[in-house]
Amino acid sequence: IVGGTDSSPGEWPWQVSLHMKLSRQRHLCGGSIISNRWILTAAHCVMSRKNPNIWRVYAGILKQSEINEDTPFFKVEEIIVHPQYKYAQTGYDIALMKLDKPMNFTDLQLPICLPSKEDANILYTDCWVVGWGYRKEKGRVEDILQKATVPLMSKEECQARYRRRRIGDKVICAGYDAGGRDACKGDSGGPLSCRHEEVWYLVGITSWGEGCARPRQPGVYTNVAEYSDWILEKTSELAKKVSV
Ligand SMILES: COC(=O)Nc1ccc2c(c1)CCCCCCC[C@H](NC(=O)/C=C/c1cc(Cl)ccc1-n1cnnn1)c1nc-2c(Cl)[nH]1
Repeated sequence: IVGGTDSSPGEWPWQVSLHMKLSRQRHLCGGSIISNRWILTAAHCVMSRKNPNIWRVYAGILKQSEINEDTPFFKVEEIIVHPQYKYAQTGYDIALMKLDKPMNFTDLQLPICLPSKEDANILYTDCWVVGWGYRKEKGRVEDILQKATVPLMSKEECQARYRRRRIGDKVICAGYDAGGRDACKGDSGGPLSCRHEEVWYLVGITSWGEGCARPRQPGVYTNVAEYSDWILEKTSELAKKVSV
């Protein structure tokens, strides 16, 4: 996160750190708790890494330094990537991770609400991008979870900033024309959380941008409200049992 500040314990209880363990282990992406068994993240985080056994999900942590060989983590039982995903810049940058066992909710690990399709046109005015990513384009993973408030931007304005791309309804842009506050490397997959009438909603999934916090180059987020049917279909046990 560029231009952010330290988060406090329990401020973003739905934020998780997704680690990959091969010979050694490291933070790869952010993710969000949406139920006691499911994490929502970006498809680009898991593409070419779809073997569930290499992933470790750390919930309820504020600092990366809290993570060591004794720190508890969730194993991943299943990874579901959106079937139309190709690259972050062409959209459908959304994926689900099913935990191997249900998570017990505590003050430090809780789910965030999903916006419904009807919520797609709510004007959110209190939105935050959060993560352990770089503070500048040439940086490193931060220890303390960073937070930065970013204003949502209209599709038209965002399309004008990214002429060579197709900015459609399935993404949401956020950032300042002057730049200065944005997500950056290591934040992707994490939440763009917006507070509306005292309730927090997972409005976006951190996806891509041209550089970090550059003027007139806003962050581009997967528009979660546009995928609520897909999420419900993939995560509901009922649908699986009755489908032929
Ligand atoms: C010690 O551990 C580490 O250093 N870990 C570790 C540390 C960092 C990384 C990895 C591991 C690789 C993850 C591979 C999959 C993910 C690959 C893409 C991913 N992108 C982002 O996180 C954000 C993008 C982004 C999003 C918005 Cl909304 C706006 C501007 C953005 N940026 C534009 N330019 N930079 N950011 C990324 N993540 C990293 C890089 Cl390097 N790039």
